Amino acid sequence: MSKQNGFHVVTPLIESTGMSKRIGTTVYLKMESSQPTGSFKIRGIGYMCQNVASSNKSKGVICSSGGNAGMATAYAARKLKLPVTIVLPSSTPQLVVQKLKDQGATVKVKGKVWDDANAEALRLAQSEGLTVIHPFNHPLVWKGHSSIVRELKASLPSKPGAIVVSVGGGGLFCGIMEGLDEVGWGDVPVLCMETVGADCLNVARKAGELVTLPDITSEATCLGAKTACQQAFEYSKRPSVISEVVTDLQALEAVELFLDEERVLVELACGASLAAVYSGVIQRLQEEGRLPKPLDSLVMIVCGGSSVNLAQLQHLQAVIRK
Ligand SMILES: COC[C@H](NCc1c(COP(=O)(O)O)cnc(C)c1O)C(=O)O
Repeated sequence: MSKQNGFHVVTPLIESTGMSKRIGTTVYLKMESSQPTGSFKIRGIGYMCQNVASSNKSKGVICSSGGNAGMATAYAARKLKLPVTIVLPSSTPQLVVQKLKDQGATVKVKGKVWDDANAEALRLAQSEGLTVIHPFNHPLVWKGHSSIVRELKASLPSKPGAIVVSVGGGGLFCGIMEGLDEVGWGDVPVLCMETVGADCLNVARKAGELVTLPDITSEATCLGAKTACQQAFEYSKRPSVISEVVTDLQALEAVELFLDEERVLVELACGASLAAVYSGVIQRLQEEGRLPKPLDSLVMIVCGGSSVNLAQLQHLQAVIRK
């Protein structure tokens, strides 16, 4: 995808010695934490903002976000010289508010969880004539995210044995599935990782229909959509898709191990994916015969996240380990 179609960069694909040793095959880290706004979001959100800016004289864009989609929208809007409003739930760390303001965004806080912020964003879009940039539920967002797979196809020596992604509302997952179909890797197993209390896709898979969670009780608030998007639910029905859930403590331990071994600090939302290796989910799935043993290779989408710094990590360590 060329520059005019978005504002992301081609990210590093690096081998993780520590993770490879743990599961006995090469683990490749797709470092979306290296994106300009700290997460993969800029791929799909940037692509959608670019299309909105080129298709009509928008009076501005508005995005409801747990933080990272908001960061991507604010960054793209600044580049496109579009007014931008971001609506956050009160669960979003304060450090994000300042980062958004530094990008020139108008920031509003509404409600406890992302769903509350989204309702407010839709109301404001209506009343102020703003264009809604959805954080995960739009074909342009999925199309932008699918660029990850084209980069994997260009970089990997062969088709991966499996890919691991974190799921909030399911936008990243949809982008990965679209990209896999596009490059002819539709049979590659995809492991969808969520945290307990932000597991809308896993609950939907078990129920056989979309389910709205009663609340978001995970500290991984960037996975905090109460309902997965319909497209993610449809993709999740494929036999190549596996859905697993880890605890906040497992996600935290994964963040800490990743910081120690790979020297990169990521959000709990990303820790949910990293825990697939660090907490033995991959190994269990292999013992259950749900993943091949050995795997040809494993690609970990390091989704990143900019709602974390040392102080926020210490806060999470205190809250999750209390
Ligand atoms: C409530 O929040 C939804 C969205 N975060 C989503 C997100 C995900 C999951 O992506 P999704 O499945 O929502 O496309 C993974 N990893 C990170 C670091 C994320 O920030 C947001 O920022 O508005």
